[in-house]
Amino acid sequence: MASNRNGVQRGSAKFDRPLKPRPRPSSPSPGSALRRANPAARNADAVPGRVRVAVRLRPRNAEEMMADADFADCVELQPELKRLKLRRNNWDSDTYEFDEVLTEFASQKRVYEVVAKPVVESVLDGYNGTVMAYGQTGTGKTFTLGRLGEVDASDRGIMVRSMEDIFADLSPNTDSVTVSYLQLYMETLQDLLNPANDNIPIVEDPRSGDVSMPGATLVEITDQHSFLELLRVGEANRIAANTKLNTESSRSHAILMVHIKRSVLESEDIVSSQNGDASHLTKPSKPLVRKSKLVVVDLAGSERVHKSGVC
Ligand SMILES: Nc1ncnc2c1ncn2[C@@H]1O[C@H](COP(=O)(O)OP(=O)(O)OP(=O)(O)O)[C@@H](O)[C@H]1O
Repeated sequence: MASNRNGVQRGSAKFDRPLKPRPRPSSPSPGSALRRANPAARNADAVPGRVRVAVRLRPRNAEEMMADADFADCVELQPELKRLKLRRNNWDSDTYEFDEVLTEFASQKRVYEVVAKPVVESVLDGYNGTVMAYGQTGTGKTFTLGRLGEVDASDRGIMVRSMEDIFADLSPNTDSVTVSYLQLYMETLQDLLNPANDNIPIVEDPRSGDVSMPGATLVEITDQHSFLELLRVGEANRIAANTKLNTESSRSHAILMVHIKRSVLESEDIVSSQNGDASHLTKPSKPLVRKSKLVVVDLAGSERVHKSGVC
């Protein structure tokens, strides 16, 4: 799972707000290799913390319990060291370092708080941010991101919790939230809110670098109830579209885009000059609209990427 606080506004220095650099890793133990799971952080001195990578191990499912499968045979989590060890055999292993290591006991709330909440807070401050889930089919990407928590509220995933925090922070009278929900399959972008719209172009503004998808449905959302309804519609359309195409959801990327417009007041210092004497006048506030975007991506099952042509 990776999160990025400023990935969308490429080339825009004003959106660069690095997180605090983390201490450098200690030396790996003899006989093991220590690898960073976050290649962007290798050059940590240049852009510390722009991309953070967390790993989450899901609990064993019923089938794995029946088979008495033991994850510990191949994977060992060291959350306090933020490391994951993959065993090749009894005497050889590879160690990977992450920004966060979440065990099978980590709740949805904890995962949201360490992975996505900092990104959502940045988005509310006017930055663009992305949260992506990557992993093989059945590893828990959709569970982590897309769970609605209708039966058990503690199951709510990152999408639902993010929107709760967004609504809690926005002012309904002056701010607005619009949402689009798309699916990328075989380089074709489909609108999950209007399935007939199944060949949406991706356009990049050559000057600003802004990427837009003209024609994608944008729904203004005013409360959590309508957001949940939108997710339900999107998920139903995703299943229907994949049934029609004879594919599985794990072969496509699902992309939720939340556009936020906030009204902010910017105060100004005005210096006036009368009879040659400069004087400061009162600071009137002028209203500005600040736009930012949260993108949540449920990536295709990583083992399908090459087979399905989704990249
Ligand atoms: N942390 C978890 N706790 C309990 N159950 C989980 C957890 N993570 C995943 N599961 C369960 O594991 C199964 C597979 O999860 P999920 O569908 O989220 O995987 P996925 O990675 O999105 O797969 P795909 O790529 O095929 O869409 C589901 O039944 C889900 O409820």
